[in-house]
Amino acid sequence: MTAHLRVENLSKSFGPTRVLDGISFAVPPGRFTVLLGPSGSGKTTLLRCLAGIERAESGSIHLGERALAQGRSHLPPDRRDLAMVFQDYALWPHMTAAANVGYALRRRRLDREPSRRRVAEVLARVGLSDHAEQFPHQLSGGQQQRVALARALVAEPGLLLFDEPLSNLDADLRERLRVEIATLTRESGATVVYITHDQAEAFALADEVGVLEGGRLVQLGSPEDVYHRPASPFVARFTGLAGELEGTLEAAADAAATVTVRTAAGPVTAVAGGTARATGSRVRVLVRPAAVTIARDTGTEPVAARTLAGTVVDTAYRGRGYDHVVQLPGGVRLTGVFDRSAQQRGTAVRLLLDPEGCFAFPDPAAASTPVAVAENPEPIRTTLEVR
Ligand SMILES: Nc1ncnc2c1ncn2[C@@H]1O[C@H](COP(=O)(O)OP(=O)(O)OP(=O)(O)O)[C@@H](O)[C@H]1O
Repeated sequence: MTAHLRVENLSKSFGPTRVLDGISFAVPPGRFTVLLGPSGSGKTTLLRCLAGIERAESGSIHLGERALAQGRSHLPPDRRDLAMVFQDYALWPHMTAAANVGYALRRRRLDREPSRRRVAEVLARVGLSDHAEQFPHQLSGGQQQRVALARALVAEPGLLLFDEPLSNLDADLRERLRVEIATLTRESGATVVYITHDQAEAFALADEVGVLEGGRLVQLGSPEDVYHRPASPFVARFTGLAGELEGTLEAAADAAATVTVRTAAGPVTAVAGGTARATGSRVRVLVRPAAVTIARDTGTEPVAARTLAGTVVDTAYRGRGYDHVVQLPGGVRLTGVFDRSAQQRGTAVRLLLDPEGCFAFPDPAAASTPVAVAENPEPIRTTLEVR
């Protein structure tokens, strides 16, 4: 049964440390929410509260019409209509793969034959039909996690919880299992909460991403929202930056809420984040890697004023092309600057910054002394085209 998950004002402390601080969010039936946050932000504690392994001090958790936790009432894990997949698989070592999966059906009180058929069907769905009679120690990490996934899916719970299930797997396997989790959970119709500290994994899986910072849910939105409209520098940093430029706001926000910032590397147009709107104020421009392109001299188009000069300091082959590290005047380095062809170390390049991926936030940490800003950028005589 698909069910709506509602979490309201959930708080929890361990001794003097407040680990969850007024967390509220909802996951519509059958939707997949990923909670993303650094180590210690409270992800595991939140998931354990949803599972009923941990008790919150205040707040409530509802799944459909049922209160899983509210006030003093607290349903035990096995009465919550949920299943959980753990980072370390948590299989019974003395049971075969089939028995591990079948164990989750015991509450269904199915007859032997329907139960056996259901286990075989789910093991087939995770690609383990040939391994049903093997024990966990006879299976690879990826296979063990598939057994755990099958065990979670077999009883068709209303809520599926995932605690960093891909962390112990190598890169290739992570990607394959990620796709399987995405497809199998959606086929099952369960409502899903998945926690991770890996932003790429979060964006790839989620219908909605929530970002946790110090026990608070600081942003909740679609992956596109979080990527294009980070609510704070913390969210922007945690979800991937090429680099940060300090500067002074030169022109206030226009109708499109973009601002121009003078930085040591030259003028940069950015989306105004937070209250970074007053001319002359100190800001920090946070730049997404996808916003940076190496501009090329093709002799066909006039130079865009927003290109910045830089020097390639590193080049890394990435299969589809190359990631570059580019040093800008003023010392800032932008990393993850992608181009299909390799730019050799030491090459002078011009970078085009897409304002949609540049966010200007107030810079409370900036010194009160003015930053050295570039004089008017040198006149550029070439013409450029961006590939
Ligand atoms: N049982 C406990 N007793 C005391 N402190 C705890 C307990 N469990 C967690 N904490 C503390 O609560 C905070 C949040 O921990 P939690 O494991 O929820 O974070 P997390 O975001 O999942 O981190 P990680 O990714 O490292 O697991 C941490 O400071 C942790 O030390």
